[in-house]
Amino acid sequence: MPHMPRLIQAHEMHPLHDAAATRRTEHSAAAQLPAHTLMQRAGLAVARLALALTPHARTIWIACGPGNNGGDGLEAALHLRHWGLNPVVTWLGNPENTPADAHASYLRARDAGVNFAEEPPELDADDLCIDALLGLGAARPPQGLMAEWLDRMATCPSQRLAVDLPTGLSVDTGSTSTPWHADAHPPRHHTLSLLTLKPGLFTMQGRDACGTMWFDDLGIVTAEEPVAWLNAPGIQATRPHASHKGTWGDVAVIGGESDASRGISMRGAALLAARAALSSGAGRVYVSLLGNSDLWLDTIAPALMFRRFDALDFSALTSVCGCGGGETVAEVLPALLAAAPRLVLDADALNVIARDPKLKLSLANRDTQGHATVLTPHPLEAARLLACSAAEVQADRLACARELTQRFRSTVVLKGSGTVIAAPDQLPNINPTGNARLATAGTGDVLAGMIGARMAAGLDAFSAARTAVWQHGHFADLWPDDLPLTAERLATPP
Ligand SMILES: NC(=O)C1=CN([C@@H]2O[C@H](COP(=O)(O)OP(=O)(O)OC[C@H]3O[C@@H](n4cnc5c(N)ncnc54)[C@H](OP(=O)(O)O)[C@@H]3O)[C@@H](O)[C@H]2O)[C@@H](O)CC1
Ligand SMILES: Nc1ncnc2c1ncn2[C@@H]1O[C@H](COP(=O)(O)OP(=O)(O)O)[C@@H](O)[C@H]1O
Ligand SMILES: [K+]
Repeated sequence: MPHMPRLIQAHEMHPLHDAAATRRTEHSAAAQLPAHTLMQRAGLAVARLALALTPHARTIWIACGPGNNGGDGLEAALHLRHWGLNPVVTWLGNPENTPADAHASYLRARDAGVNFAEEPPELDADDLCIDALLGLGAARPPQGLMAEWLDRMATCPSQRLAVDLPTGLSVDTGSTSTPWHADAHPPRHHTLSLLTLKPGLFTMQGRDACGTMWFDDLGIVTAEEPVAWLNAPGIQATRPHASHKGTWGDVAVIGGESDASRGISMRGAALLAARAALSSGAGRVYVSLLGNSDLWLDTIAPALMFRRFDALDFSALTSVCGCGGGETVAEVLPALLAAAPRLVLDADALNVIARDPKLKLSLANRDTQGHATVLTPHPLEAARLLACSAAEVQADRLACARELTQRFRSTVVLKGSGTVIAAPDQLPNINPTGNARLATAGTGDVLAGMIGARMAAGLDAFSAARTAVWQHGHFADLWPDDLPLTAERLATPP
C-alpha cells in the first residue's frame, strides 16, 4: 500500500473536492479502517516526500499544531527519525488535550525518541521545514507563536513543505489569512494535499501559497461528487489533409475604437485578438474597427481583412467583440446579441452590458435561441456584471463564475491566477497553467481571439474556453526567461 505522493502536473485533469466533501470522505474511510490508519498513512506520505525533497537535510523542523494536522506532522517525525534523519518537533498541542489520532501519533513519536524542542532550530538551504500547524480545521487567523513560526518558515532559507494545505489558506476559495511570502524560486515550497485535491489550492492566492503541488489519496477513493475539475489541455484535433480555409471557420473581431477628436485609439486591442485568432488556426479573420479608424492593413499580419461592421455577415462568423471597444461598442451590441450564433464578449462589451438592463436580458436570452456565448471578464468586469466589488469576486471566484453563468446562461471565463471556466449545467474548471508574466496589457485580448478561433473551428463554447485558457497559460509557462512576455509576441507565438 505505501507509495510516493504524486506530483500534480498541468497536463492531467483532476477532480476537486471542497472541505465538506473531504471531511465526509475522511469520516467514511475512518469508519471502515482500523483506528489511526489514515493518520499513519498521512504521516508516512509526508515523511516520504520530505526525504525525497531533501535527502541531505541535516535538520527537518516540523511545526505541529494542536489538532490532527499536527498529528500528521508527529507521525512523519517518527518515520524520519527511524530513517536516521534529524527531525526537530515544535508542538503547540499538549498530551492532555489533543484529538485521539494526534495523541496516538504523539505517543509513537515520543517513544521513538523524536526530539521535542521549545524553539525552532536554525535551518540552512539543504534543510526542510514542515508546516503541520493547521489543516482543514483552521478556525481563525493564526496568532502568537503560531504566527511567529509561520513567519519564520516563510523567511528561512530552507525548503518548506505544507501538510494538507498551507496554514491559513481556505481550500474552498484560495483566500488566505496569512501573508504568504512568495519565494524567489517557487520550487522551494511544496504542498502535499491529502485525501482529495481542493479548489482553493489552485486559484486566488492558492498557487502562491502552495508552490509545487503533491497529492496522496491515502488509498481512499472518494465517493463524493467534485465541485470542480482541474483544467487539462484537451485533445488536439488533427487537421485532415483534405481541408481548406473554410473548414476552419471565420472570425470577426469587432472593437478597437478610435476617436480622433479625443485623441484616443484602442485599435491595438482588436489587432491583438485578430492576430491571435489567426495564429490559433482560424480560416479567415476579419477586423471591424469601431469609431473613425482609417486603418485598412495590419502590416505585421497582412492576412487580416478589414471590414466595416455593416459589411460583415456575422450570421456566418464567430464574433469576438469588446477588445478595445470603448463606448462605440454599445452601437453594435444589440445586433450581435440578437443574431451572432457564436460570440465572445470581452472588456468594454462587458462593461457596456453591465450598465444596460436591456442588453443584459438580451444576453441571457441567447442560450434559448441556440446561440453560444463566452464572457471573459477579469475580476473587476465580473464585479460590474454582478453589481458587487472586485474584492467580493476574488473572495469566492468559483461561486462568482457559477453565478455569472446562471444569470447570463453563458460560458464564463473569470480571469486571473487560477482562471475559472464555468458553463451552464457543467462543473466548473480551474486552470492550472499561466503565471504572473501574463499580467501585462493586451494578454486578455489575445485570449479572446484564441477562444474565438476554437469556436469558429467547431468546438462548443465550454471546450473552446477550456482549451484556449489552458494553452494561453501554457505559452506563458514555456516562455523563455530572457524574452519579455508581451501581448504582441503572445498573439503570434513561435
Ligand atoms: N483524523 C484523521 O484521521 C485524519 C486527519 N488528517 C489531517 O487532519 C487535519 C484536520 O485536523 P483537525 O480537524 O483536527 O484540524 P486542524 O487543521 O488540525 O486544526 C484544528 C485544531 O486547531 C485549533 N485551531 C484552529 N484554528 C486555530 C488558530 N488559528 N490558532 C490556534 N489553534 C487553532 C483547533 O482548536 P480550537 O482552538 O479551534 O478549538 C483544533 O485544535 C487535516 O487537514 C489533515 O491534515 C489527515 O491526516 C487524514 C486523516
Ligand atoms: N498573475 C497571473 N497569473 C496567471 N494569469 C494571469 C495573471 N495575471 C493576468 N493573467 C492572465 O492574463 C490575462 C489578462 O487579461 P486582462 O486582465 O483582460 O488584460 P487586458 O485587458 O490588458 O488584455 C488573463 O488571461 C489573465 O488570466
Ligand atoms: K498545514
